[in-house]
Amino acid sequence: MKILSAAQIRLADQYTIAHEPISSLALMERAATQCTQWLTARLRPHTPVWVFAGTGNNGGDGLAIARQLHGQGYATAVFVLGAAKYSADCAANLTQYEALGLSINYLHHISDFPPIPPNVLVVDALFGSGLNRPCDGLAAALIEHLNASRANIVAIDLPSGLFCEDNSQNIDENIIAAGHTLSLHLPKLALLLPDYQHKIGQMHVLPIGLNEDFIKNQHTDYQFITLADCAAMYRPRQQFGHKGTYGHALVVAGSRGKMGAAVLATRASLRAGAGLVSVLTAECGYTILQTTAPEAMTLLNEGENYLQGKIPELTAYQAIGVGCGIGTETETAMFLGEILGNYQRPMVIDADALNVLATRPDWHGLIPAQSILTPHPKEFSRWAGRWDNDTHKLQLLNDLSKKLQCHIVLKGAYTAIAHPNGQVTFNSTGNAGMATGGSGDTLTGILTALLAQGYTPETASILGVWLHGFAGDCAAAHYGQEALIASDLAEFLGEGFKALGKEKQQNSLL
Ligand SMILES: NC(=O)C1=CN([C@@H]2O[C@H](COP(=O)(O)OP(=O)(O)OC[C@H]3O[C@@H](n4cnc5c(N)ncnc54)[C@H](O)[C@@H]3O)[C@@H](O)[C@H]2O)[C@@H](O)CC1
Ligand SMILES: [K+]
Repeated sequence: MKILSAAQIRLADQYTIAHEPISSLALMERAATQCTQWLTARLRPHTPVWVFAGTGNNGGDGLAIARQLHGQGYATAVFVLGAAKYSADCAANLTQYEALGLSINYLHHISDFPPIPPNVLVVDALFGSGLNRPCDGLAAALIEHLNASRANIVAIDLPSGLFCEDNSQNIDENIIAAGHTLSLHLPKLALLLPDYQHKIGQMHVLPIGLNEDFIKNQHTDYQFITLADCAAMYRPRQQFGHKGTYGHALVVAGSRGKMGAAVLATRASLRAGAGLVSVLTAECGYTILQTTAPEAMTLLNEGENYLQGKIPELTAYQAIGVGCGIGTETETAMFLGEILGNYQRPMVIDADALNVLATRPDWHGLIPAQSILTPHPKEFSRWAGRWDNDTHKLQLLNDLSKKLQCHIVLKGAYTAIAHPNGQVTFNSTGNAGMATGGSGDTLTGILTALLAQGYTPETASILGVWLHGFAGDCAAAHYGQEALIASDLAEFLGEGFKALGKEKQQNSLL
């Protein structure tokens, strides 16, 4: 799914109106209907709904929602920013609301603001994608007033005051703090970045029937990855496939006290479909790996507690995943350097391997092009330095990806994957239960297995991140987010593959 800019969304809106064809007012009604349905599926019958509307089409959406909710028996009240001029569709909706004999409260001054009882649901329809400067004056005061209340707030399209893309110059207090944001048709870039998550709450994308052909032809550097996107990339097992067909993955992981990282990565590689999995670990991990992952082959290393010394022959492996729990001892760093110097295929680089490499810029040239690096934000900052805001961070992410010609997976909510061609993919799966030790080791195992199976590094990075999050969602549904532990993720990977297979089959029915 594409992530378009505010300007492109406006064009998609205009194109849909001209080519469906549909009047702009009917399109607004369609958007409002989606929002109303989302609300009525969750609203208690007696919850009063107070809609705060601005002067543009976001306000028009809010007014249409209020009218529709009123029609379904909800107690609605409408408050509109007083202005000399309203957009045509906003004005039409003001008229329609009043035609029902309902009154509209115009807000001209702070003294017009109503006290907000905690039991009302506030619908924030002050500003959407048409915001053209940070909020100030009466609008900013109203936003502060609403934020100070204890009422639940649902934002239409965007929390009012938030720009679709760059919020580096925005003013935190002048942005609505919503519990839920109903993004119309497509997600917006700002809704996927961490800086303003406290303003966005949970994001929901509601389809409003914008023209898909038009959207398909729009260029964007940002994608939001969905089940349908992943199903198109997924290659089901072949009937005559054998273990050689699905590649041999090598997991280089573990040290004394961190052998669990090697186990998690290895088990994830096995569950993610590699034909063969070998694990190279320190001597002290031999029995542990043979016991906990009997399907994998364990290679011996001369290091008792951590990897060191001579590296094995690497040509047999279609992919290597290196770094989970290996530590940063000097000998291990040299061992890593040897692996990098003797392997030319794209590999997966994680955790301690990233930490070692962050201190060895002179080795960056050894990283095979198209490799997948999987830092969490702290590891990324060791490479890229500090960032001032999300816009800056995205720039640093793109710069590093281009410089190394690698795919950089920046882990977190809506994990962002920067590709060397300048594209950034945001993940749609996963949950906060996955913020637990060992989750990243599992991802490394999955990515290594996908590379071993012959997926291109770009596809492997996207599919692997999506599968990891999907498994996490299944595990959270089963155990609850708090009780989720990293080893659950590999156990639920099969659900992800099954979902991909089902989606693919549905799309290819004769
Ligand atoms: N594009 C689409 O696909 C659709 C958009 N719709 C709605 O239309 C919205 C966009 O509508 P508009 O383009 O009319 O813009 P908005 O309603 O987001 O707000 C812009 C209005 O506020 C004024 N304004 C902008 N920044 C301001 C500020 N800081 N302080 C005070 N006033 C400010 C503008 O001059 C304009 O009048 C979307 O967010 C969505 O809610 C829907 O009606 C249906 C379809
Ligand atoms: K809004």
